[in-house]
Amino acid sequence: MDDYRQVALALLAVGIAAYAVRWYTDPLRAIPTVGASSLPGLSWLAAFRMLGDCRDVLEEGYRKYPAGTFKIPALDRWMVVVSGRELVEELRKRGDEELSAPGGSQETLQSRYIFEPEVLADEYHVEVVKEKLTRKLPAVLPDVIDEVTVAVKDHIVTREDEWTSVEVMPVMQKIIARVSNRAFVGLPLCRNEEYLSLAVDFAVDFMKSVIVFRLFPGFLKPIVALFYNLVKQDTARAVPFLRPIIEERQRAAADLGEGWNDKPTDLLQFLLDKATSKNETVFAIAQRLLTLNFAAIHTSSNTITHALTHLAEQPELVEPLRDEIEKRIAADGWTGAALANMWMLDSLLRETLRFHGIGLLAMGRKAMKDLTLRDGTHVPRGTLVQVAAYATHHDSALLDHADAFDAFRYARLRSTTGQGAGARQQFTSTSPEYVPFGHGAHACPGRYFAANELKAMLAYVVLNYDLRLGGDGAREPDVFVAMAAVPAPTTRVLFRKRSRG
Ligand code: HEM
Repeated sequence: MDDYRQVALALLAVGIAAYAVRWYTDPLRAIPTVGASSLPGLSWLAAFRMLGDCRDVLEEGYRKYPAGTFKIPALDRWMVVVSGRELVEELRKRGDEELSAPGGSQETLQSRYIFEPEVLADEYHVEVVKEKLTRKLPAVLPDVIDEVTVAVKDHIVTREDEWTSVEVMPVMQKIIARVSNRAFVGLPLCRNEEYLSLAVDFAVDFMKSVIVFRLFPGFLKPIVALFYNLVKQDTARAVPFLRPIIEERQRAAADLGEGWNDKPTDLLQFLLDKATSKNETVFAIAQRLLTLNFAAIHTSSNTITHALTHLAEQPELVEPLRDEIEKRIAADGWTGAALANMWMLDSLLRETLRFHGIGLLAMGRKAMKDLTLRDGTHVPRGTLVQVAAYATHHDSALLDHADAFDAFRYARLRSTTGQGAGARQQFTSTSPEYVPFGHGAHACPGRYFAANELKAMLAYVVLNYDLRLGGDGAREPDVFVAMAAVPAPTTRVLFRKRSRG
């Protein structure tokens, strides 16, 4: 019996020693911890708390370590968080060989276990958005505007003088999915309900997969991937919709070459122009397209849901907006130039993303080698570093009354500053203090498309509908889940055909 006791005590001692060594040698030990104990095991328990609303933890870190670095627990790692202009600029300036953006998104999104190897190896779809979709916006915009007018009427059905209650988030997802897909795949597929719900649900399935993979330790993830991959299943479901279109376009390209006069101007075609020379499968092309749908739909639909809810809550914002929109359209028609000159609308969108955002953190970067940040923090290879976006956006030392929603603050700033400084207040301009789209070379390449699409939709709605807040008339609080920020999913807005009297 004594022997057993001695063996048990020896094992316990070894366990405690191993635990202490692991804690002591943790390469991130020197970085202060917020929201948890830095002891192994206890931090894992705290990581569960971080799956809920953890704004207070990030706020505490931001307050304690302004212009500095701290770490917070996640289920599968520590996440290092930086704040302050200098450190955000450092994240921007250090290239992908030191602090990698693709590496960061592969870590946060667990892409290695989810996507096809050929899609991961060459993420040319990102370049296609940056180089082609953005440059071709003037050609794409008329279709987007056309789709806005039809899609809004289809989804927001009003009768003369009557208020219609709309659950705004799911309806905005449908409209945004349809309008975006007019630019992504064109007619008639952009109106196919089944394809569109697949595009919307893909994001949910993708995020479910991310959460599942992050629950497992690294060595188990490849095994889990053998049995569980919703992204693969969704891609397989998208293939029958896309194959006939892709094959027909490939035939046209082969037959007509340079003489293909009515070549489509949409995202799918921009992708095909790259994919065909690489002999890529329809499956891989479909996965790239779904990934771009993921990047576009929920980000944009959440943004417009927040913006519409503010307009419904503060009807006094609507008249000045109508005035601006009518003047710009009278001058330039429904064009990119008119949308670009709608400063108040632009300001509403910029303020919406500042105030609500799409997440608490931004600019995820993976350290590709050991490095020391300018505040002296040692960051070992493999560490995930992010920016405290939400806390930065709500810091009244950086922006007056940062805790208040002030729809037209950026329009005012633009008109009181010179031309160059004014441009920095635009919806699409990023800075170390404004990171909802990230900042630097990897800042969202789809933001120019998103800005035009969102402005066209808001302008159309503001000109054609009166708005009021539904439910009990009070704005429901946003929902925060595992670093994501979303509007309350049951928010209702009342729409009525605009009374022009
Ligand atoms: C309001 C709408 C949107 C918001 C708030 C948003 C936000 C973001 C953010 C925060 C990033 C990460 C940037 C970084 O790591 O530094 C990103 C990346 C990206 N976004 Fe957007 N996005 C929006 C709309 C779109 C749209 C409409 C598209 C496509 C048409 C798109 C395509 C992409 C792509 C391809 C990337 C990856 C960039 C890279 O890896 O270099 N986004 N977006």
